[in-house]
Formats: sequence, C-alpha cells, structure tokens
Amino acid sequence: MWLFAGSSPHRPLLRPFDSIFSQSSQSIPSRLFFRTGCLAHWGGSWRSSRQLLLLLDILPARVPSPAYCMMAARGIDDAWLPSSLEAARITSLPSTAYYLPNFISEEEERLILDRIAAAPRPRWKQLTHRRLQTWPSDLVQNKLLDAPLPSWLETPVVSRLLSLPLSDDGQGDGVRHIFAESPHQRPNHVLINEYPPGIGIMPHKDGAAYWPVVCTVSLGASLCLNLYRSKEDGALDPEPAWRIIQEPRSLLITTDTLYTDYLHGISDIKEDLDLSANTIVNWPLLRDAEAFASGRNPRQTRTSLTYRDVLKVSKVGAKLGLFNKR
Ligand SMILES: O=C(O)CCC(=O)C(=O)O
Ligand SMILES: [Fe+2]
Repeated sequence: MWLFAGSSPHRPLLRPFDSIFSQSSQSIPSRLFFRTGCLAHWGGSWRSSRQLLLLLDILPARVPSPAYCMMAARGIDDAWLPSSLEAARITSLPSTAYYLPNFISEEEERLILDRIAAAPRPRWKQLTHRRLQTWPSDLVQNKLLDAPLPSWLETPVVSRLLSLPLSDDGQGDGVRHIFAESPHQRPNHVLINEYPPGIGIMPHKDGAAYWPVVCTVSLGASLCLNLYRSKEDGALDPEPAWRIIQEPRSLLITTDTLYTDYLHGISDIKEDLDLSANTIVNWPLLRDAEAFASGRNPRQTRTSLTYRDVLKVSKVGAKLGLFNKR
C-alpha cells in the first residue's frame, strides 16, 4: 500500500504505507490493519484515492501527517503511479506487460481529448468505421520524418513514462525506464484511434517499424483488448488467449513476445461480456473492478493514444522545418 508523500510535475513521490506509520508517534488502529490487508489483497500495490479517503476517515488526526495525505486530499481524479513498473506487472501473462490504472488525471484526460477534438479535419484519417490521427506524421516506408511530438502529447505522458523506473532496486544514476534500450530512448510517434461503440480493430501484429514496446493510454471509456495466439499452421486461433480491460486514464504497456509472437485486437461489439477475475488478466490491478461486477461493459466512445519508438527516422523533415509547429 502506497501513499503520496509529495508531488512533482512528472512523478509524484510515493512512500510505502508502513514507513509512514513507522515515522508517526501514533500506533495504528487495528481497524486499519484490516483495511490495509484488504487493500493489499485486492490490488497489488495501490488503490484509488477514493478508497484512500475511506481509509483516512478512520485515522486519528495525527496519523499520517497531512503531507502524506496530499494526494487523497486533492480528490479522486489525480494521477497515481507506483514506485516502479514492477508493482504494475500483469503477472498472469507469458511475457512482460504492465497496467497502471491512474496514469493520468481526469483533468489531463479532458485536456488531451480537447486537443484531439481541436485538430484540423485533415488530421483525421477516416477508415471504414474508425478514424485516426498520427503524430507527428504518417510513416513512409516504415520511416518517420524527424519532428517533435506536439507538447500536449509529450507532457504529461512521455515525461511521466520516462520517469517511471522498471524496478525499485535501481541505484543512483538516472532512471532505467521502459524505453532505456530503444533506439531513441523515448517514444517518437503517437497513433490516436477513436472507437465508437460496436467498433474495434482486427487482430494484428504491429510489425517491424517499431521497437517492441507499446504504451497505450486510454481515454473516455473502458473496453477489452484481446490477445490471440497463432495456431501451429500460422492461422489465427479465434478465441482470445487473454483479455485485458483498459479503463479510461490507464496506461497499458506490452513488450517482448506479446509484440513479436501474439496478435492483439478489439472486438466489434457494443458490450464486453463475461468480465470477471477469471477471464480478465489485469483484474487485480483495475481502478474500479466493481464497475464490472455484472460481468458487462457497455461500450462508449473510447480513444487511445499508442506511443511507440519508430526505429528509422529520416532527418529530411527536420531540415525542411516542416513539422516544427506544435
Ligand atoms: O487502440 C488500441 O488499444 C490498439 C491500437 C492498435 O493496436 C494499433 O493501432 O496498432
Ligand atoms: Fe496494434
């Protein structure tokens, strides 16, 4: 169980709950042991601030100190990060994936959705049922014309991503983050996909253009991402091998064989069904699993930001100064 102990624009500093109490002069009420036990059992290492507020209600006034409660006091819509990605690992998947339910705040979500909506019409590429934007531009023969991402796609998402260590045991010199080994040590491309209810994306692999780390921020609504195996003959096994719920404001990171060996897709349905701890691999990490207690998720429009590092970058764009407007 973690509480915020302070805040920076990039990464709020987190403290283990235990250490907060070891610094306090007050003993912990036994009710709290029960609460913290429940919290740990439910969700790995962190819970929503709404739950935290409940918890703080039962604390004596001097425990914990107000500084540690800043996050809770600021309301339920703040971003909330673990101290490292390890705490967010989806442990029942065959290779590395992470799910962070509160990666951005409600206000940040609203600002990004506003910027997407304000983009000039030609920015949208209309597919048969879905529309998308690419930033800073489309790839040409798997190559990106060198140009910066606009500031509203850079901050807070990229800065926050790069501030998140892979594990807690890194010492001193800089954070070893999820893009530490990629060619540009950061994502340089964002695909924005908009999915109205009933619309998904066919099972596919993302291909050779990108470093095999995919960071997806979800906005607006929840839906299920399906992961598929190929059969031995190369054909797609139509039954998803695993399903991941992506809640609004969450970050999902997939890597390794999930990139190279498995396919991913979103069903063309108006409602996700059969949702439970047995069928959804990130159930213990969800912000609000209770919202899916009926086993159903009626779809609303969900927008995703897919951040990746394009391997090949052509300097021509930068030289012409074509894409430097933010
Ligand atoms: O929207 C998503 O979560 C998936 C998007 C995707 O797979 C893609 O654009 O390649
Ligand atoms: Fe994809």
